[in-house]
Amino acid sequence: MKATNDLIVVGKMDGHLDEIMSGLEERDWNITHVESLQKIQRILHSSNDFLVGIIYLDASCLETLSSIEGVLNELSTRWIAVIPETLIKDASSCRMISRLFSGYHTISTDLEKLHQSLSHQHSFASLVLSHHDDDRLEECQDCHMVGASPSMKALYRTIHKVSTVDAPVFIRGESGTGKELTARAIHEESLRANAPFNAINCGALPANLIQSELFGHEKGAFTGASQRKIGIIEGAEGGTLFLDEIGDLPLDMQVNLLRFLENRTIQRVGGLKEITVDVRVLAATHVNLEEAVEKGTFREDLFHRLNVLQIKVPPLRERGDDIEILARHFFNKFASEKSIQVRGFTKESLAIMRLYEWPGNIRELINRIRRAMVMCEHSLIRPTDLGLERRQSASRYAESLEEARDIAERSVVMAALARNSFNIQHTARELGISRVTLYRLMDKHGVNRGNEAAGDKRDSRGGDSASPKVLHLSTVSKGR
Ligand SMILES: Nc1ncnc2c1ncn2[C@@H]1O[C@H](COP(=O)(O)OP(=O)(O)OP(=O)(O)O)[C@@H](O)[C@H]1O
Repeated sequence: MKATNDLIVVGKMDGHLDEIMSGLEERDWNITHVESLQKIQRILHSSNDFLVGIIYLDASCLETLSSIEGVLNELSTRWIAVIPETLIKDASSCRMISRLFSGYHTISTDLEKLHQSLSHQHSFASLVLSHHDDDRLEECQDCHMVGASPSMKALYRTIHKVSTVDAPVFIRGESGTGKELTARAIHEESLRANAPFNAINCGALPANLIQSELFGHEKGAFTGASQRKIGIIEGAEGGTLFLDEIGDLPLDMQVNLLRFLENRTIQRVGGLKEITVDVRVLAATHVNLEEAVEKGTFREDLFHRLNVLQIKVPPLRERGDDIEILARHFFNKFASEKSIQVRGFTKESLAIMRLYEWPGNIRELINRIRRAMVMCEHSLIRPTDLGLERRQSASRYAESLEEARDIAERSVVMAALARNSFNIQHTARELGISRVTLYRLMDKHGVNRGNEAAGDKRDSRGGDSASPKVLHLSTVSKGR
């Protein structure tokens, strides 16, 4: 798609339309005219050059419009409807128009107003387009990780660095932050990428099974061992072994693992042979292993063996803009899996997601979005669909009264800004404070002032569809 003044106009040619098109051409619009909605599909699919378009509608074409709804939604063209006055009175037509169009004019509208609307939509669409490439940078191309916050960019750099060496890596982070994904990324970026990546959750297996899972067993090693079994370590030959929840590994198994890390050999259960295995070991935990070492539940020598390189995966609440980026990523992913009517998130939902603590991190975000997309009865997902009320989102743990006040203040300011589309005047009025005080509070809480202008220029549909990062709160995550 290109960002020229190309404009597609759909409508039956008559004296009125001819006059409108000439007027728009005089205002530098480069017009492609299509007689009917039926023909629009072919043109759009062969040439997706239009940032904006006008469709002349009357009651007779609503059915056709509904049948090409999918085509219109799939493209990034922003549409303006030109309709007869009578159509505004019909509720179902209005619903369809509000779903598919960025704005509307009645047939009697004057040319200048139409031109202004088109220019406005055109600059909005160009803005989205200009961020398109940036959005790609929000993903780590090779590692399937989404996020562009400074902490995620630092993580991508670290993944890249540690993937070039063969030493063990210890991956820390709260549950659901992406530790396994990080381990996979290290493997995929390394020279071992073509060999297996074997993961085992050390906390999920009963103690009596772990040994045979890790090291394998010989036929007849124990009752039920009817065949030889290759363990997960041996099976990862040439590749990477990921030991998740290493803190849950029983002490006797820790001894065996340490022996393997020191000698690079294993013995299958019931076997006598020492088998040399070339495997890189990555381990992860969400518990504090230093404390476990102090308590005597984790061996210090094994801890030091595993802790050669360390990576910390940040919790979601500290990733700022990434929350919105990830929310949109999963929304788009689930939306493409099955056809749904929901088109995105309300501004309030985005603001509240930003404030919420996310104790279950990305796994929780995924679950809330998946559920919201099923439960939502509107075109945009609301906080209640996500199971997030403002009360909950402000529940971040405070260590002092001052911090509690700060959290509450930030929450109130952000929610009011979101409700008022970042319009400073309206927000200040709602909060009963001056604009200067509001600016001061925004600075204090790291809310980017740049959003206020964008907020005023917001999409006339009032909400935010699944379009990429055009508007967002840009807050500085406060240290805890
Ligand atoms: N940056 C990311 N981009 C996209 N998806 C992510 C990202 N990080 C994590 N995920 C997804 O979130 C879910 C949880 O990630 P993962 O299993 O790697 O977390 P974990 O920290 O290992 O969790 P646990 O501690 O419970 O084992 C997975 O579905 C994963 O694909």
